[in-house]
Amino acid sequence: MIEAVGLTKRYGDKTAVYNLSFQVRPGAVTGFLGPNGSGKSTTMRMILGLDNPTSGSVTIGGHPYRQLPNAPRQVGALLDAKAVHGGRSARNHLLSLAQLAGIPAQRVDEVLGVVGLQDVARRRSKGFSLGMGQRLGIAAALLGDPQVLLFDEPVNGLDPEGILWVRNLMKKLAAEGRTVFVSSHLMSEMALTADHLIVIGRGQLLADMTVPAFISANSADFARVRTPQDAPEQREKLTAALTEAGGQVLSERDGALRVTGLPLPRISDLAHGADVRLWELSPHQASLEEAYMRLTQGAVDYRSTEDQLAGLQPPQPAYGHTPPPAPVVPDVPQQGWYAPPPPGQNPYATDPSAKRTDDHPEDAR
Ligand SMILES: Nc1ncnc2c1ncn2[C@@H]1O[C@H](COP(=O)(O)OP(=O)(O)OP(=O)(O)O)[C@@H](O)[C@H]1O
Repeated sequence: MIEAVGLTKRYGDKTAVYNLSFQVRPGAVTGFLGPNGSGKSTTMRMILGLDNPTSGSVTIGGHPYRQLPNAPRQVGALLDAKAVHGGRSARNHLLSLAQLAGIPAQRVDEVLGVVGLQDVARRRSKGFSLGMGQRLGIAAALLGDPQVLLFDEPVNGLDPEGILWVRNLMKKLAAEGRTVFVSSHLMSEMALTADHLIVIGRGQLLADMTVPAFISANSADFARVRTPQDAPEQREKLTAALTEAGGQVLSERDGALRVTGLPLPRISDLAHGADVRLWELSPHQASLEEAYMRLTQGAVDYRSTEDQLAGLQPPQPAYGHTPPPAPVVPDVPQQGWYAPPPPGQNPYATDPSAKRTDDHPEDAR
C-alpha cells in the first residue's frame, strides 16, 4: 500500500502539492487524475524518493522509498519513457537495470516477452517509436516483479492495440493482488481501467473514491426528449408543461430537450397530458469525462477559449407562437456543458450503491 499523509511540496514560491493525504490499496487499479500542472508527477516523484517533501510524508508498505530494502524488487515505475540511453539496445538497457538490482538476466528476456519487444531486443532504443519506448519503460517497471507499480501516462503514444494491452496488463497486475497506481489524461481509458480514483487539482485532493461513486457524485443524469421536428408547437407545449411541473429544460444542438428535475415516467405522463407526441425519451448517464470536467473546472490552470455552453441553449419559441414560460437554467456554481445541477439536487441520482466514500474494493471483501 502507498500512503501519503499531509504531503506538501514547494518549489520556491510555487506550491506544487499541498497537504495531500491518500492511500493506494493493493488489488485494484487506482487512477491518478488531475489537470496539467496539478502535481501528479511531483507526487509520484516523492513516492519514489526522487523528490523530498517540504512537509508531510509518503510511504510504501510503511517505509519511505529510500528506506525500502531492495526497492527495485518491491516497487516498479514508469515515469519518463524517454529516460533511456539511446545508444544501448533494449536488452542491454534492461540488463544494466537488472544487474544493479541483483535480478537474474533470465528475467530480462521474460519481461521483453511480456511487453512484446523480443524481436527488437537487440536494436538500439534510439530508433524506437514512442509506443516501443513506452513498452520498454513498462518492461523496466516489471523487471523486479514488484508488488507496487506506478505508471505515469503509460498509454502515451500507444496505438489502439497497445492501449488495450496496457489496460489488460494493469487489470491483470491488480488481480494478482498488486498495488497499481496510474496517471492518465485519457478519461475514456481510465473509465475502462481504473477501479478507484484519486483526483487532484492545484496540488490538493479533490476526490478519493470508486469510479461509479465519482461519476455519481459529480454529475447529474438527465432525460433527452424529442418531439416531432415538423411540429414546433408540440415542443413548446411540452417545455411549458415540464417547466410548470418543476423541471429544468434546456435545448440541445440537435433540437432535443435536455430535462433535469423530473423522472422519465413523469415526463411521459406530462407529455401525454399535454397531448404531445414523443419521438424520443431516453435517460442519459454521465461519463467519467463529464464528471471529471465538472469537478475540475475550477482547478484548471490552462484552458481553451471555446465556449462550453455553445451547444446548450434555452429553447427558442417558434415563429408565430406564444412564447412558453422562460426555461429555468440550473443554478450551478459555474455553468457549462458539463455543469448539471449540484450533486444532491438531482432526483435521478438516487443509486444507493454509489456511495460517496473513500471506499476501496477490499473494504467490501
Ligand atoms: N522542479 C520544479 N521546479 C519548479 N516548479 C516545478 C518543478 N516541478 C514541477 N513544478 C511545478 O509544479 C506544478 C506541478 O507540476 P507536475 O509536473 O507535478 O504536474 P502534473 O500534474 O504532473 O502535470 P502534467 O499533467 O502536465 O504532467 C507545476 O506548476 C510545475 O510547473
